[in-house]
Order: sequence, then C-alpha cells, then structure tokens
Amino acid sequence: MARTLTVGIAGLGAIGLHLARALDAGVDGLKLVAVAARDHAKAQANLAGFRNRPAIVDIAGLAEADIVVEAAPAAIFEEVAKAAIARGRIFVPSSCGALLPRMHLVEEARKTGARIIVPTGALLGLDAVRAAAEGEVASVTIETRKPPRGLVGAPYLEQHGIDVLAVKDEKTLVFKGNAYDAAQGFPANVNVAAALALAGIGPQRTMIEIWADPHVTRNTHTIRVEAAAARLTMTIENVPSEENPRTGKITPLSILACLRGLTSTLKVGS
Ligand SMILES: NC(=O)C1=CN([C@@H]2O[C@H](COP(=O)(O)OP(=O)(O)OC[C@H]3O[C@@H](n4cnc5c(N)ncnc54)[C@H](OP(=O)(O)O)[C@@H]3O)[C@@H](O)[C@H]2O)C=CC1
Ligand SMILES: O=C([O-])CC(=O)C(=O)O
Repeated sequence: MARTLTVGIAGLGAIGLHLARALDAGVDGLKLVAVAARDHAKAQANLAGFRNRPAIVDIAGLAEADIVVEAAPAAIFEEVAKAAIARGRIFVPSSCGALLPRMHLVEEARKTGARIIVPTGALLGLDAVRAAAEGEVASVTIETRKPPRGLVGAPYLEQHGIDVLAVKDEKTLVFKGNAYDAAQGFPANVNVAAALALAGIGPQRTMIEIWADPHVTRNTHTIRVEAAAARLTMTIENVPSEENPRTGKITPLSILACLRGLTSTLKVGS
C-alpha cells in the first residue's frame, strides 16, 4: 500500500482554506499536518471546526511535510519555494506566475531531489497542451476576460493609469503581450498564462490578451493552440470565489485533484 503523504499549506485564503477543509474531510493517502498564515489568530478561528487541526507554523516549518502547497500572495512565493525545495519536498505552487522569473529554482530542485508540480489551477487542458508540445507547436494564445473587479490592483494597470472600474459598457483590452510580461504586470490575475506557458512553448512565445469585460460574471479563459498534431480551442468560465474575486472557485479543487494524483492507484489524464 502506498504510504500517506503529509501536506503543508502556505496561506489560508480562497485557495488554501478550501483545500485545507477538503483534506481535513479525508482524502486517501494525504494528511494535512501544517499551515502557515499571516494572521495566526484568524487562522486559529478558521481551523476551529477541523477534525484534525493542523499545526500553525512558520514558512520554514511547512517543509516538514512531504508536500508543500503555496497558496499565498506572490510576494512570498520565493520564501515558500526555497524552504520546500531545500528540503527536497514536492512543491505545488499556486502563484505560478512568480515561477517564471525564477526558473533557477528548477535547477535547485534537481540538486535536492525536490519536485515542482504546477497544477492546472484555474485553467483546463494542460494535458493536451503538453502532449501537443511533445511535437511541433506553431502558436499558443490565451484570451482572458474578467469582470473589471477581478483585475483591480494589478501593477500594470496602476503603472499605465488604467482604471478598470471605469469600464462600464464596452469590453476593453487592457494588455496584449507575452505570458512573461503578463505575469509581471498581473501577478495576482493571470497565473493561468504562466501555467499554460510552462506546459507548452514557454513564456516568451505564449501570447495573452487580457480584457476587462463588464458583461461577464465569470473569469473566462480561452486557449488556442495550433500544433502539428492537433488544433485545440478550449474555454473555461470560472465562478469567482466569494473570498477573492480574482480567484476562480475551481482552483482549490484543481489542486486537490492534483494532490490525489500524487497518491492514487488509478490516475486519469497525463
Ligand atoms: N494557478 C492558478 O490557476 C491560480 C493562482 N492563484 C494565485 O494563488 C495565490 C493565492 O490565491 P488566493 O487563495 O485567492 O489568495 P487570497 O488572498 O484569498 O489568500 C492568500 C492567503 O495568504 C495569506 N498570507 C499573506 N501573507 C502571508 C504570509 N506571509 N504567510 C502565510 N500566509 C500569508 C493571506 O492572509 P491574510 O488574508 O491574513 O492576508 C491569505 O489568507 C495568489 O497568488 C493567486 O494569484 C489564484 C487563482 C488561480
Ligand atoms: O489565473 C489566475 O490567477 C486566476 C484566474 O484567472 C481564475 O481564477 O480564473
């Protein structure tokens, strides 16, 4: 029988708290043992009803677990990643946009025996994108449409004086460029583009359009891939979570599915 893997989670927000609750409800082969939170009193309150309350630890303490899930602001991505990688753990990042300018972490992981497993997150179809990228790929694009409030606070908008909340009638293109630049300009909004880039042809060649669209209620992503083996066109329409409208409700579910795949006997999808 496969051994149980222990899990630590950094951040107890829209992703982390939902994932923690799901693990506490019981998942074969996985045991939540630790969480790291900015506000310990809030974390204590959030964990009050848990059947098996995980320890509240600092970031370094998370790396006692076999799997470290990062579900925190991108600003502390590197601290979480380094702690997990130094101890040779399985590191599962949510803020995967922050990985793009830090690809040296992959080399560090190679040395320590750690693994970095980027979940599909709020996106879809990365199995097909990875398969296509084993062959020739001509282009990969992603069009992201979000309700304006789902883009508020992005540094790119502030630098360019774009007030998305003033977008009331017509959908407005606020960014067009590659996934690398998008991840810098929208660190809390387009992690999906980073995951797509890592699955396919890289952050320089993966192109993204970001639209502020007052007519959508869901965070909507359409991927188009033109490859020698297949043409892919896929759309996902994510219900924003109550806690954080930038984050689709499917994200913690996707990470849970990813973690199950690390221990399950039957695994579906590549
Ligand atoms: N890969 C993907 O498809 C997706 C990725 N994301 C990304 O995932 C990350 C998490 O998203 P989400 O859960 O919605 O974010 P939230 O803002 O809802 O939650 C983040 C949590 O991290 C906590 N936190 C802040 N600072 C620290 C710290 N120093 N140590 C530990 N915890 C801390 C916050 O606490 P407090 O509230 O007290 O500040 C909060 O509970 C973000 O970077 C987001 O952009 C989001 C959606 C999809
Ligand atoms: O990619 C992200 O950061 C979040 C997102 O678009 C979504 O949840 O749909």
